[in-house]
Amino acid sequence: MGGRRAKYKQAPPAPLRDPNDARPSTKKLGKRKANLDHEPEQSTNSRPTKKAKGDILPKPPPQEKKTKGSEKAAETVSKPTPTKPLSEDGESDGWENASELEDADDFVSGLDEFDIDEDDVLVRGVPEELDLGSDDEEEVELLPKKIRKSKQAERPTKIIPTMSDEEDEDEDSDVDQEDGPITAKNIESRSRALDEKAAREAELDMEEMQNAAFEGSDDEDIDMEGEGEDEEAFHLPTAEERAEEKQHVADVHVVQRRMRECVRVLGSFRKLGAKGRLRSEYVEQLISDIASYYGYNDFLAEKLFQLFPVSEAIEFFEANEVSRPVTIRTNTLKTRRRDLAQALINRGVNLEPIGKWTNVGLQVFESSVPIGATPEYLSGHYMLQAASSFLPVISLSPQPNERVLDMASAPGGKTTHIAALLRNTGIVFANDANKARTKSLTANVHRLGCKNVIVCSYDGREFPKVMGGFDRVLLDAPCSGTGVISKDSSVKVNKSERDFHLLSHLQKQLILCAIDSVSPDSKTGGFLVYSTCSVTVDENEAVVDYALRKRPNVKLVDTGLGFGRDGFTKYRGKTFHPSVKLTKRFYPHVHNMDGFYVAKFKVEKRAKVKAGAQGVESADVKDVGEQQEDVGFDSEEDRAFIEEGKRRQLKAKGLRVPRRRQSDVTAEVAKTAA
Ligand SMILES: C[S@@+](CC[C@H](N)C(=O)[O-])C[C@H]1O[C@@H](n2cnc3c(N)ncnc32)[C@H](O)[C@@H]1O
Repeated sequence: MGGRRAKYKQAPPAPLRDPNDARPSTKKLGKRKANLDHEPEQSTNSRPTKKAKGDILPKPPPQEKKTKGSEKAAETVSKPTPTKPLSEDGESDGWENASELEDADDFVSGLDEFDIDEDDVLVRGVPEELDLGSDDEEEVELLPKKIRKSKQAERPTKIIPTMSDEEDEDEDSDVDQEDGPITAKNIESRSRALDEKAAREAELDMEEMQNAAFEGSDDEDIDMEGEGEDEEAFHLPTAEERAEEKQHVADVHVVQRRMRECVRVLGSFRKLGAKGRLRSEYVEQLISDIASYYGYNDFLAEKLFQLFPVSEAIEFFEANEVSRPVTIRTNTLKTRRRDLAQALINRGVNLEPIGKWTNVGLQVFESSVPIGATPEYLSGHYMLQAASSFLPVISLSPQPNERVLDMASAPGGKTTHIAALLRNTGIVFANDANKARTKSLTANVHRLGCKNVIVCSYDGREFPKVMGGFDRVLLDAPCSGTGVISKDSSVKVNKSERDFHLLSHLQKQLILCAIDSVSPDSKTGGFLVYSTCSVTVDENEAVVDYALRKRPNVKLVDTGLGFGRDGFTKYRGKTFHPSVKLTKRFYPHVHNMDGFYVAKFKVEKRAKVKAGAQGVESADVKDVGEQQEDVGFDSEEDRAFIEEGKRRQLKAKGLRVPRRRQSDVTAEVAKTAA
């Protein structure tokens, strides 16, 4: 499924991008690595794997040098050192001041009860119907003997806002001298400083590469395999030549070179475009080459390509070939991050805090023990969870004693995070339409010691009829998973136009139900967070804009995340409500985390529907002020979708599938044609 690139293990094409946009480079890693290697504090030896003395926090080593640390780590496992807190002062060491252990005794006793079951491992499970269940919690390879060291790990690796969208970090003025000792107090700021340095270097590298590329230089950094100095001038194939080429397996070197040339020409089409050839011909060729090189179907390659400027698109596709960092979320119901870090370090795990934006995340660089089967894991001290999936819960910001609905919650990464933020007070209804998936959800809820969670299994579209009046609702919607292609490359080929159409429709239905489940009278909340692990506009801005149009009693508010790219307000001829800018997009090539989208709504009281307002469409609804439609959908239109969904479910279960009704077929055909 990996496309030619994966098949032939060719070097990636040099990603070219806007020099103003500071992002980690995918190239010139050797250079950066060499530089880092010369920095004394980057030495592997400076990072003890055993308990640190006093308030010295073990220094995470550079990722390039892992072997020595691992050997030491192995030693540590066979001869464990007593786990004493890193520092007794606790509060001012740069690690979070987590609440006291509430269930300190619980988690020792319950190990047998929570054997790792398959669901826990799976958990990216093939979703029913539309592959709706894609998400990443606890879906990291569970028992890596040694965590796969990705190419990404050689980049500036921290999951941080990059310089392009990072907030001013001046408040870090307490960052101490670079050559002073590393202490628990300064470790985060020190590591951030390194990230920034690496990002600056990456930016310079990228500028160099870009300049070289656009000047047509033969700089070795942009040379691709198989290219010689005496190669022929680039010639964009004609339609006939392309058809002819399709008959054979294309030469990967030819494809690589052509992609690079197309990017170069498209960057300065007036100057570099061949006479008589259209810009669209280059675009078409490039998309076709991207599809074959990275192994996407043509439809998806084009859909994703359209999201970015040309050179950035290559970076995106390239980033999808690389694993994201392994991250864990500390379960603050049971431990504190610094204590967890210490315990795992003692077991030979090489880790560091993810970044300033989360005080519970740890990034694992390498481990000599299976990270999904440590005693700490089994006793619920942490969740294996992608960094991106912290975001919607941070944005939701549940407050103690609130009533929260997690509408599509399995396998529970976000539910258990919500429960922890509620400090086991209030109540979380963890719902998921897929009953089988609630098994792993329940297991996680137990393992993490969440006592305020009720698991249920309804179609989200049945809310708020089932129950409503929630202070906050999270809708982490079923989606296409185009943000997590590095985890599930099957997305590259198994998503069609129809899937996006159906998904978008389902998401629109779910979001209205989610809005209607929020209590506008909530004293502390009244919020909905909508998120997906997809980057397509149909599943994100289009859904949010639809909700704004259909529910005039909601407005978008700041996500509170502090980083991420703004949501699109205009996209390929569509114009969305200006407030859609408040929503946030996250990308693998920009933020070194899975592609993700987060929108936060404030739900206000509904006004009564004025006579004649029913059925007023889209922006008109806004124009009539506080009117509210009672009926969210065209039930006739929906019936066909629901019937189709039921048919697929039956088919998946191996049951007899009733014949399609002629009316459904007609509706479906009409829809597709539209
Ligand atoms: C992206 S995953 C959720 C991941 C989860 N929030 C977490 O953090 O672990 C989407 C989930 O939506 C569920 N789902 C699909 N259709 C649904 C529906 N109509 N109502 C409720 N849940 C649905 C899928 O079973 C899947 O578990």
